[in-house]
Amino acid sequence: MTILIDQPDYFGSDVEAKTVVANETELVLDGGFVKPQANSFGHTFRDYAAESERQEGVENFYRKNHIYQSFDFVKKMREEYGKLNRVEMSIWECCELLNEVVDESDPDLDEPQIEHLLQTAEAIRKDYPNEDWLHLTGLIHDLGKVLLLPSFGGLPQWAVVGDTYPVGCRFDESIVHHKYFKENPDYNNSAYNTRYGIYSEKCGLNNVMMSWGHDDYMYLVAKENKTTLPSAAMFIIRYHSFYALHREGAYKHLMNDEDVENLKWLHIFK
Ligand SMILES: O[C@H]1[C@H](O)[C@@H](O)[C@H](O)[C@@H](O)[C@H]1O
Ligand SMILES: [Fe+2]
Ligand SMILES: [Fe+2]
Repeated sequence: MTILIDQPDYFGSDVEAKTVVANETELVLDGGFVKPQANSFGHTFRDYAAESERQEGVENFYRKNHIYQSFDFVKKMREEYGKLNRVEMSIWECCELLNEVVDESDPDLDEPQIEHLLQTAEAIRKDYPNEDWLHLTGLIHDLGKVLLLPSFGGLPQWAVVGDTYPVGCRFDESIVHHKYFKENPDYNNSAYNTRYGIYSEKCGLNNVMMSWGHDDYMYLVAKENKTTLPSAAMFIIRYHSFYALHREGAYKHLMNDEDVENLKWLHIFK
């Protein structure tokens, strides 16, 4: 059941909608899912400047993320986690494990991740009832966050969550809290700090090393387990945190034709 309440002040008087979901954590299975219009702190989504009790922690998170995600670090993580020698479990077991995870990079949410997974899948089901692969993609897209748990190596937050971006070429200015890249070892490396860096025009995102985190890990897990999900689903899983691309339009010069097609689905997902 969906509970509707009067719109609080922070939406401004010109906003037409008069209702929000009172309890965002509630799972609605009757097709009555209503997308919340403000985050848990009353701000618009993904506002990295808004002063909330999370803002400082989020900025501190990105400071570390931008300093430590270097080309060499990503290469090492890919090799290590590509072995997939950690744990075996079902998808639902993994969803339940996410109950223990809180994402420190997210300015909007400080609730257990499992609620985010269910809300995402449910929202997509409402808008695209016939695309069952897309519902499943929504359900599993963040499962890679188990990297935070001890049995998966207990990686620090900066190596698991947050927006992602390519390494091996210049960090685009549209990346959130860009200023902290100045302390990244790659920032002054002339092999890595140009528009193309080690890449070439239309080389395809598959050939681009992305900062390491839950997206690439889940992509690897799905691929190595011979998933039957379509290529658009794999693209969504792998690049859903790549806001510089799908929101700001940066790095398009690295995309090939297949990426261009898949990006359309990622836009639907986001
Ligand atoms: O803070 C969030 C969170 O970590 C999401 O899972 C990720 O996909 C987003 O890109 C990021 O901004
Ligand atoms: Fe994510
Ligand atoms: Fe997510």
